Amino acid sequence: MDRPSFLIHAEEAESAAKRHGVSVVNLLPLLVNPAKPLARPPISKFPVSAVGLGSSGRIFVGVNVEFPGLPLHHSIHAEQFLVTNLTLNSEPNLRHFSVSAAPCGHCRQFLQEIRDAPDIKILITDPNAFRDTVTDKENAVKDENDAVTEKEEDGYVRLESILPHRFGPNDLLERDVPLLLEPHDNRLTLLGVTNGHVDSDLKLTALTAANRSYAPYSRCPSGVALVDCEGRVYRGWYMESAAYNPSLGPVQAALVDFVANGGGGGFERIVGAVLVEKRDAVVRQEHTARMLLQVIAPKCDFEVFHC
Ligand SMILES: O=c1ccn([C@H]2C[C@H](O)[C@@H](CO)O2)c(=O)[nH]1
Ligand SMILES: [Zn+2]
Repeated sequence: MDRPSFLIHAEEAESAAKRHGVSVVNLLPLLVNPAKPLARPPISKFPVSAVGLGSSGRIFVGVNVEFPGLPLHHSIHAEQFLVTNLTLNSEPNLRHFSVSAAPCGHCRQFLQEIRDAPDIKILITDPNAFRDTVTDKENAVKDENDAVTEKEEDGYVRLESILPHRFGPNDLLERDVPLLLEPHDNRLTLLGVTNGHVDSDLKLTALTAANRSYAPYSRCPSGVALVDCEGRVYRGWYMESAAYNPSLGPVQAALVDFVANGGGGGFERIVGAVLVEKRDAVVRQEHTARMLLQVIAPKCDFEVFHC
């Protein structure tokens, strides 16, 4: 199978599935290995790819991205990339995805922000993911767990079976709050802009991104717009997790757009960045964003505007 792109349209997905004599759901694991070369893991040399099916019938790819020079916690996991790719493309839901390695605890937690998360079906292609490595005594326990993680439909397991007793949005939010993949309009306007006219495209892109930010826990939405040396613009917005730490910052989200749509170049091609966030917000991105960009794109001109 050819290396997939980061987004496969529904008709294309249907015809690829037909060509392989499988359903679109069963096509996902076939795309996992071919997608691995899209990953950027210069530190671990451990590429991870995740391939998900949106409710529109489009297929989305996520890969891990690591940043030499920065602490490891700034890395983007393949599953987070996948979810970001869905939000950037306004995909309303994710029901199935396949991934090359067992999703880590942070990713299992991050996925809780999606409506009906416990029912998301996951197929881990690594044959060792469920391998028996325990002693006989522990096996008794393992057998019990196996009953829980019993594979359904063609090797898929429910997210709930690999993250039981979840802590999630329901613990902190009212039930009617729109969740991560659902539409958001934060109704932010830039301070100092009186006639509604924003004087730069990059600023307007960052503001529009901030308006789509998912920040129900801190109520501090933010958005980032990036421009590369060819003038191509990328954007992303802050996405929070009920457990706080698995949240994904707006620079990382915009870097997902850059990796997915930037033609494969390095981050040093980014020459300009705008962050829009609330003034005096309790959660602020400015310092982290500046530091991140300074390390990965030293030529990048960085500006902050408040709303
Ligand atoms: O759930 C996971 C676990 C790890 N990784 C990535 C992060 C890092 O780049 C590399 C090694 O941990 O694998 C993922 O993408 N998803
Ligand atoms: Zn992870």
